Amino acid sequence: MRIDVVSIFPDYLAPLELSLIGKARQDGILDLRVHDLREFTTDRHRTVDDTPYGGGAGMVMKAEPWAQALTAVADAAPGPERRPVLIVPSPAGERFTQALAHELAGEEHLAFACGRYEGIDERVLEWAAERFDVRPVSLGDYVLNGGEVAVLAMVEAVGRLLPGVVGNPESLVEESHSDGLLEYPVYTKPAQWRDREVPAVLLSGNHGKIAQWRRHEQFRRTALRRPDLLESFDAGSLPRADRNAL
Ligand SMILES: Nc1cc(-c2ccc3ccn(Cc4ccc(CN5CCCCC5)cc4)c3c2)n[nH]1
Repeated sequence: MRIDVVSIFPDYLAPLELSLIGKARQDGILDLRVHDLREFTTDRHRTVDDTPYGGGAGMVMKAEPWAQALTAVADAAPGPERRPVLIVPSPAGERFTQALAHELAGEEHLAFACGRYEGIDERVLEWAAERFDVRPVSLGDYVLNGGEVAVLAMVEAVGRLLPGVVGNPESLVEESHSDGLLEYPVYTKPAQWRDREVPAVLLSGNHGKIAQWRRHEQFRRTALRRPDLLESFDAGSLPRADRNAL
């Protein structure tokens, strides 16, 4: 997979050189390139922003540097690929979910446009639709100062789904939100820690009971912390035993 990120703070993306994503880049699984938007300006001051039409606080990112940068990204595409997906982090975007992470993990080429200030001139997103599948995406219902933190999260969530990135693909199967429920609690040695025990069933070696206990814990936690997920949960997809646990 090829990933291009455009930002006025390219160093903000440095953490993507570390750990599993960094190793995936070294292994050639992920071809990730970060571009400084200011490299695509033409004036002496390398201007990327200006005052908003219609008034209002703050500044807006100018269209032309973005058009130059995104043209370079589209032209650098490795081959006659499908249109790249251009993810534009925004508080006004579709929610980023595990399902969207899986969808994006199936793409050949992702591009991320990190806005700052009050956002990017809207005409950029309209213009970019000629060469990209443009997707405004929100990390959550809170306001960050720019798109970089959202891109770090999304690249990690997508990158870890790529074959060969996570050591044990098994650990990708039973994870939060993969089956519509929150994950069960986990424990490790010692069995007794500061007068607190590990649930006895986990020491029983009875794998059927353990699976049942874990499933029940998923429901209990989801009902407690994220009842909204239970509204959209398809109980019909459950084996009868689990349905009875509801
Ligand atoms: N999930 C999530 C993603 C982001 C995100 C992503 C990208 C950018 C680029 C800039 N910001 C900061 C920002 C955004 C919106 C406002 C409100 N303002 C009201 C008047 C009309 C213009 C907009 C203020 C500052 C960003 C924030 N935050 N949260």
